[in-house]
Amino acid sequence: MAGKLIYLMGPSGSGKDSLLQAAAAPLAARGCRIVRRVITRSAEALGEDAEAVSREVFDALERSGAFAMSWRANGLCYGIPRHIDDWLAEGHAVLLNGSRAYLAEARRRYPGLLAVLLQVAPDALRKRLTARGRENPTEIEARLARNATFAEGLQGPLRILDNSAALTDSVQHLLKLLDDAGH
Ligand SMILES: Nc1ncnc2c1ncn2[C@@H]1O[C@H](COP(=O)(O)OP(=O)(O)OP(=O)(O)O)[C@@H](O)[C@H]1O
Ligand SMILES: O=P(O)(O)OC[C@H]1O[C@H](OP(=O)(O)O)[C@H](O)[C@@H]1O
Repeated sequence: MAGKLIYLMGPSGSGKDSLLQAAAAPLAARGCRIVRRVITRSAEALGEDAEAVSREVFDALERSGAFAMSWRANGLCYGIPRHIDDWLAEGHAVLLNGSRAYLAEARRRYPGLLAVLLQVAPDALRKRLTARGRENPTEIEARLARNATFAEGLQGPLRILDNSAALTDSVQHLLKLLDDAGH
């Protein structure tokens, strides 16, 4: 039976990568695969377990059909390797860090996907982005401005996960959410 695609989204700084890292062991224990993205960000600045590539390499990979999904945002290119389709065919749940702007296209390609929106209190976002220090102040303001453009809401069914409190709480909530959805 085909596995479920779980599409985790949320504002930059809401804690998507932190949650995926913190939940890695319990997710692996239940056979859920976490996607390692391909990103045109320098290896030093990745901040997540991803493959850093140049723009030229990304474009070549995309042209050759290496990605199941790909998008551009924040001045970067993001690719989801094609092998997620093998994992899904094998029956694994597959969890990825997705883009809100790409959600409609992701749903078109994977109609049964489970969309999960990570949220935090608005004033926490700026604090978290600043404390993380991966982007400079101008880039942080651009990310906060981008977040504001999604205030109108996203289309289609969505599960909300709050990450305003401790990360360990969010891990438990994520596992419960997957249990409830049958994964
Ligand atoms: N529950 C939490 N409590 C306190 N700090 C947190 C929590 N979750 C994440 N953080 C911190 O917030 C910052 C942003 O988290 P993270 O990089 O995981 O966000 P993200 O959603 O993946 O952002 P981006 O989309 O920009 O990559 C990090 O410095 C992280 O340590
Ligand atoms: O703003 P939206 O469209 O939700 O997301 C755009 C992109 O930004 C984030 O990546 P990162 O912050 O560069 O790691 C998301 O993971 C996504 O890939």
